Amino acid sequence: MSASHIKVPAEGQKIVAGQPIPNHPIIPYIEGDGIGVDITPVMIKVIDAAVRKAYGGEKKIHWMEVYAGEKSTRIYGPDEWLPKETFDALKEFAVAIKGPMTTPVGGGIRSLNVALRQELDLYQCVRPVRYFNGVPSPLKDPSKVDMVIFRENTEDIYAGIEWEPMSDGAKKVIAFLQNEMGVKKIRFPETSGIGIKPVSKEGTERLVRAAMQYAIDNDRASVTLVHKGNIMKFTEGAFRDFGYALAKNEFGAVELDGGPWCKFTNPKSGKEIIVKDVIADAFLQQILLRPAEYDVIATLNLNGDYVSDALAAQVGGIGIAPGANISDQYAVFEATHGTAPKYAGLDKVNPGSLILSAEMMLRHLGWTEAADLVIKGMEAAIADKQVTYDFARLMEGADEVSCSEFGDAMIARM
Ligand SMILES: NC(=O)C1=CN([C@@H]2O[C@H](COP(=O)(O)OP(=O)(O)OC[C@H]3O[C@@H](n4cnc5c(N)ncnc54)[C@H](OP(=O)(O)O)[C@@H]3O)[C@@H](O)[C@H]2O)C=CC1
Ligand SMILES: O=C(O)CCC(=O)C(=O)O
Ligand SMILES: [Mg+2]
Repeated sequence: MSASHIKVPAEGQKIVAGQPIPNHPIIPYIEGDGIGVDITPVMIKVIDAAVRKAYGGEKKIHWMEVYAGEKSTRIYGPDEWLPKETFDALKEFAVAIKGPMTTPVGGGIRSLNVALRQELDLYQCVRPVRYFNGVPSPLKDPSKVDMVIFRENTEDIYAGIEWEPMSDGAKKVIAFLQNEMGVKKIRFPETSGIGIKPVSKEGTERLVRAAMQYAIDNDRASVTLVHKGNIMKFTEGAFRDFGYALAKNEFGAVELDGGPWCKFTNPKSGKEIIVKDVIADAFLQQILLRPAEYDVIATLNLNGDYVSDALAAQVGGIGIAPGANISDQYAVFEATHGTAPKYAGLDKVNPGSLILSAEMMLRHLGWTEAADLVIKGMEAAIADKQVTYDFARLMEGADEVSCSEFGDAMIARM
């Protein structure tokens, strides 16, 4: 067993699910690979400043570094990508934040991000997409984009159940499909890789339930189920059908004009919430042409991955796209983007995604005053055109600042 490398802060308390949030919580963080080394310290500095400004010394986060990814292999040993003590800490301390982690294409290790989501059963990937005034955008009116993506985070083809082309495993699965299931549609069986796409009733229901509850709590106008159910009938189509059934059975939705769209009354605001669905390819063009028609989005894992980056691009790119991975017990906040390796260590990229992910974390803790200060700092820095390269290259008259200078610009404007 490897030695322990996590240093628990001497001060601060654990967050325990179901109990009030302590004023001095210990929050584990994973620095992340690639640009993690740039954005994570800036995020910590900005969040500490917001918390200090909002609460004086009354509340304070005690950060605790835990290790995963490339840094972990340097500290624990060459094959230790996700040490057990990291998992244990994420469970024990309940709320955490992470930088991005590299996943090689083709061979090599499977995604550590996906492994974390599956191991901790972080079944909701929540990615809000909103416009900040002044951010460069390819849309005529980006202020119409205001959506919150609920991406199923544990199932689908994304779970990584697959066999390499021509491997014994692929041959065995293909033989089973052909001989025992009567499958004749595998065009080149000798050389095919094979992947499995599990989509369950429980998995769909808990995700759609969370999206509907979010719509109720935040007075949103609609929940859209995004799927490719015309083609993948029993996985993506089942997602749609389970979703509509849940809306009717648990939220009392009734069909509109013979269905399948339906509506129910928000028990908190008394307003109507429409539950609708759209096929994924059509959705990708409609979010460009008629973004105002979409609000809360519930979708499967792979669709959610694509939709997250596409929607982020409409409001300035993945440099300011935040996210959270949430289960009924744990939460791990993380940016939508990856490790952007060519920028690693250059103090260049936009730390906005990770900072806004931390802002979501502050709201999750109920620290809304500090969260509001983070938004204030970001809005003001962008309004003053103090922006990183990604915005500066598209904005007239911008002052290009570094990653760390952007953090300082935010702090100065809180
Ligand atoms: N949750 C996670 O940990 C995730 C991990 N990954 C992993 O990251 C690695 C790299 O993936 P890749 O597909 O290149 O995607 P990335 O998101 O890492 O980068 C793609 C491009 O997005 C832009 N970008 C990303 N982050 C920022 C930022 N903070 N500020 C400004 N611009 C940014 C850059 O654009 P430009 O070149 O135009 O400047 C960059 O080249 C892969 O191994 C992948 O698996 C990917 C997504 C999520
Ligand atoms: O795990 C990875 O490497 C990529 C994950 C990803 O793109 C995402 O979750 O948006
Ligand atoms: Mg992605």
